[in-house]
Amino acid sequence: MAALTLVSGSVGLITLQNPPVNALSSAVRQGIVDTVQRAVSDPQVKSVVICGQNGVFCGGADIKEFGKTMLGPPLVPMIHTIEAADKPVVAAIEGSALGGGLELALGCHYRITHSKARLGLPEVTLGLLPAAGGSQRLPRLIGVPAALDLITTGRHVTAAEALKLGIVDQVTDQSTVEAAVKFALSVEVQSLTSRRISTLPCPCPADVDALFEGVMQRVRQRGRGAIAPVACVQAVQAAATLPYAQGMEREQELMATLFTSGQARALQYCFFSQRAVSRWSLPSGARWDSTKPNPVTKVAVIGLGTMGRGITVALVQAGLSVVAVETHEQQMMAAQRAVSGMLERLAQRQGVPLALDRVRFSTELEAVADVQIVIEAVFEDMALKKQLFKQLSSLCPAETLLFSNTSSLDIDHLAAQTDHPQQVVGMHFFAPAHIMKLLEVVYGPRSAPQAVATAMELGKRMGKVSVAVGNCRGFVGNRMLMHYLEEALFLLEEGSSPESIDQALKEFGFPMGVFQMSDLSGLDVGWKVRKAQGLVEPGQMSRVRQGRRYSPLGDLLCEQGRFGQKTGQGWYLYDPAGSRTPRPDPWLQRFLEQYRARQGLVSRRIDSEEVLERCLYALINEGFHILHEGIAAGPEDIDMIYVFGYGWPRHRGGPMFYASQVGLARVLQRLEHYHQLHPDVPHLQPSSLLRQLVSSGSPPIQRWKEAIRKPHSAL
Ligand SMILES: CCCCCCCCCCCCC/C=C/C(=O)SCCNC(=O)CCNC(=O)[C@H](O)C(C)(C)COP(=O)(O)OP(=O)(O)OC[C@H]1O[C@@H](n2cnc3c(N)ncnc32)[C@H](O)[C@@H]1OP(=O)(O)O
Repeated sequence: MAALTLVSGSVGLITLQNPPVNALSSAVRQGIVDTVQRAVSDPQVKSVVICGQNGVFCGGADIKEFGKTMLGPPLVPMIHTIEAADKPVVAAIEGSALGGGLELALGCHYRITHSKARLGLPEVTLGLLPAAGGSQRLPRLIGVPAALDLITTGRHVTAAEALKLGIVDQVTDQSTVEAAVKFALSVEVQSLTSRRISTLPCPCPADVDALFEGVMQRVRQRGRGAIAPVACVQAVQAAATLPYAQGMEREQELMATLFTSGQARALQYCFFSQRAVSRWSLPSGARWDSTKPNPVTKVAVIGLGTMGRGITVALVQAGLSVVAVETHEQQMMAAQRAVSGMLERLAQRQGVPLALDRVRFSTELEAVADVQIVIEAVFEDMALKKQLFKQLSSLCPAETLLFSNTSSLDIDHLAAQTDHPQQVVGMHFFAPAHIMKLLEVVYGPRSAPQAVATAMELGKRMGKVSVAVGNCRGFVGNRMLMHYLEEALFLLEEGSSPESIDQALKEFGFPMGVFQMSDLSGLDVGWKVRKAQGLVEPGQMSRVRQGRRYSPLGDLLCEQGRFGQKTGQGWYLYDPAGSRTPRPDPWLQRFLEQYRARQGLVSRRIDSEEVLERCLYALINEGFHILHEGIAAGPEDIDMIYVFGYGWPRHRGGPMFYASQVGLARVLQRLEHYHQLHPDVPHLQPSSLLRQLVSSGSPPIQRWKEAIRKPHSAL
């Protein structure tokens, strides 16, 4: 797992060998310990270079080992031995030096880096801190402010930035190993005293206490309850105030609290789940590794409202040629200005050339005739979309893929309008489409595997986390969200307020509560959907519709023209209209009181535990239904949809992971309790999959799939 060879007569070249990223597994650590010892004791070796196989230095500690008993030599003494060596040790960094990989490099006396390499200490994103001496060495090397930034955000830096910060000694465009060997030969006789970072004083700015106070405040605010960023600040504080040995003790102490925490488990689950969702499979057995996507160079977007504009920008940024179609002349002109503006700002921010020539705007539908993919993003109206798909079917060649950016409509109905229903797939983007990372790729019963593969690949090129899901009303994300929203309304009827419900959800870790989110999206959006479902009875207050409990509160607000932020009034007040700061609205409080009085509802005090249980368990319960029906292939798919599309706090792993951490038996028991109290609310009735999992002993989430019957897609 690490090989030692003698090169250029006196340089011991140690190569880490653990593809794909040379993670520091126990075998690699053992390999490093053995090879370093051999190199140090070999009189022929005058200097050492450490590099990684296959163009990657090291992706850090092996995350797969974290949940298990740690075997093999520990990292900290291994890195100390390297630093204490009396022969110069040079790290030759290509590809990535991340986490334990960078900490290993910081234990070396010199660092030579390829210009395309990226470096960082991303442990915080896994719920940890750089506990192989990184939190103590980095501040000594580059100073407290820069180290705090890198360690608390986990961001990767380019080789150029690493050189500027002083993390590396040299950047090369040529062979990194050759440059490192040459460098090692040139320093063989030089003193190492000033090269051992742990022996250096930690450079601190004069106002260091104020700096820590400010950063701590920021990470607490940004972290929304995450504990690792706080521990990272404390570890760097130890580097700034304590001698190295004591600082290391503090680093280890802080790591011990994080290492076994639920948050670390959740974040590491997210790391692997994010990668796992790209390995999609369909009920037919078609899979990601046996289906080739179509080559794509040119895509059309039809409908240039907010979504269409964002999709156009994301496609251009992915390097594709885009035909952007809007049949209304004036809207087309407005869209052209907006898209150009967005592209200009992005080019400026990213320091890349403007790519306006890659978009062609048109008011003619015929302009899409020569593209490989059409993405429809017109108004969410089934009749309109059906008509468009019929037109597209006759306009486009048979091999053109037709994707719909619907957020809830039946993909199969759209496919049925075309001569080639196998070419039709849903591509559900989230607003703003050029920023939000999530993409639901919705396959209908007739979608061809190749069409799904092409949509997934296109999503990847656009930098999205793409999740393949089956066809049903609302797909995965919005179908689950519906019950979360409904429970929040029921809680309002029973005595709660938008502020207290939102506060409970924010304390849980959401960036905003359900009512603030609804105001931001526009209350009229859900109103239209409910109207289409025949649920809205204008002016009516009845609380039972279509045989189940219903809250007309949202409809009543819309009837008054209160659509949320854009109208200045919704569940909150926004002053002036369009402002983003919600203020409690005394009118709403009176309105709720009158509503309860007219309905004969007696208001009661509702605590945050009930708010969380009812809103979150209702959503989770629907997740179990979705798994049972095979609409999502596994719990990771649902969790990534929620983490990347709905603001679910990443350190809680996603709704299904959260349920597994709370305990499935507890979730079941609370759902039973609430369903008994509210028998007219079907979504509180526990799913049979949840019952089945509990009766089979609540297996860990990785084993739920065994309990789920063969997947299928159905509306
Ligand atoms: C009881 C109390 C005890 C307390 C004390 C305990 C102390 C013990 C701990 C010791 C101290 C630890 C300090 C160090 C910690 C760390 O180093 S944590 C890891 C930090 N590193 C990272 O976060 C990097 C993660 N990886 C990446 O960002 C990317 O993978 C990459 C390196 C940039 C490469 O990207 P790309 O080329 O796009 O490939 P991917 O698809 O992402 O990855 C390819 C496959 O490799 C797997 N993988 C990647 N990194 C790791 C890793 N570090 N460990 C294990 N596996 C890794 C990844 O999952 C992919 O696998 P497949 O999906 O199966 O293909």
